Amino acid sequence: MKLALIGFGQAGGKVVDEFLAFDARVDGGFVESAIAVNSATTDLKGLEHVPTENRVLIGQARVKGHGVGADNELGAAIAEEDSDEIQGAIDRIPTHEVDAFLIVAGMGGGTGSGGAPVLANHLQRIYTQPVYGLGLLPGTDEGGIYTLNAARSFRTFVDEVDNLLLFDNDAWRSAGESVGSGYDRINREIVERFGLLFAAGEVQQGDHVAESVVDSSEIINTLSSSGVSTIGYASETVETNDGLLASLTGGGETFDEGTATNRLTSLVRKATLGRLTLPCDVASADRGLVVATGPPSHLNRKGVERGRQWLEDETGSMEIRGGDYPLPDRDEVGAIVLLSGVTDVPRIDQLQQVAIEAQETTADVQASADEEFASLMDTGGELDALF
Ligand SMILES: Nc1nc2c(ncn2[C@@H]2O[C@H](COP(=O)(O)OP(=O)(O)OP(=O)(O)O)[C@@H](O)[C@H]2O)c(=O)[nH]1
Repeated sequence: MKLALIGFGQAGGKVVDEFLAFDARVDGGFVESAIAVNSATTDLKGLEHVPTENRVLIGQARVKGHGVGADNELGAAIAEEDSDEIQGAIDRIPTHEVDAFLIVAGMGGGTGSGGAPVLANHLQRIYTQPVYGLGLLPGTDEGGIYTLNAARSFRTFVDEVDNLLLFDNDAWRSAGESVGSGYDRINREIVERFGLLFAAGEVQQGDHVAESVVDSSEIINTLSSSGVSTIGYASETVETNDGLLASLTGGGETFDEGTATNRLTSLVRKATLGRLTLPCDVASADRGLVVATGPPSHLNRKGVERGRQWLEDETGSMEIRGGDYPLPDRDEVGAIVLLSGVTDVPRIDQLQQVAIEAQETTADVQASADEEFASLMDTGGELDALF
């Protein structure tokens, strides 16, 4: 499906940059346009793939290109004030060719956390296409302010978008990794999952022979349950008849319908029961979509159908869709599982709980700081100020 991508804030911009690289790599054609919005000049300069004319600096009058320092109320305010600047960039997009908008933002910071919901509200008022969010939840070790920002942004963002796709940084970090290289790896994981899903809806008729390719309307219908969504992905390397391996071994794997069916069914299970972008109880999903990816000869209707049925049983939902995304040049068969409208999400409960505690502690600290300052300045009325 054709997307207008808008990266808000540093993390949002970096992920959109990575989406562009991925789209070019798989020849996906799902990115119609990409825009990056930020209040920090250096973050915009650091992007590699977003065209320079699509990089929008907001809040210059207030923060002079230095970012909002994790103040998401300020992030929301400058997004509102400078919405014309953002709209100017969106006006250059051929929006009639776009199936949906996708706003990407780190929810723990200031610019993206505050600005993304404001932009979603703005787009909903102007355009008829769905507006989706891709929110990145902070790690639990990032501290109270990031958690509080994320919880407040989540509460706002989820109401402003047609569906909020979530990625939990906390569930995906690895021990011993530096923050920089950690994010680079995590961003590739994000883009591989969401990119494959959106590229799947962009297969043109006649591109490849496929049993039942996924259509953008199937993605839109799956996401139309609103609320929160998560994605699972699993893949397995296969030998393809036209691959290098085949030429070395003199033949490659002979096509076996039964093997292909079993492989796809077990990949759907692995994708669902393995690490989701947002870990949750799968049974709480409202709708689902199963997409089989890989060389066309390894994709078969029966495998997708069995995986789809299994997911119906797991979720108890009658709205599980399924289809293929043929990728002839890959030597991997994969399954993407999109679970929409999930409601049993321990990480969100925990985030909200910690945020409430952080909010209370901040209020207590502020109250006692005010009191202590008043007592510091108290001279019993013996001393007059200058003016
Ligand atoms: N997945 C991912 N998360 C990131 C990345 N960089 C930062 N984050 C997350 O995003 C949050 C910070 O958001 P940023 O995007 O850096 O902040 P911002 O929106 O630019 O806002 P300010 O810097 O406060 O002006 C942190 O809580 C991190 O969890 C990244 O490259 N990838």
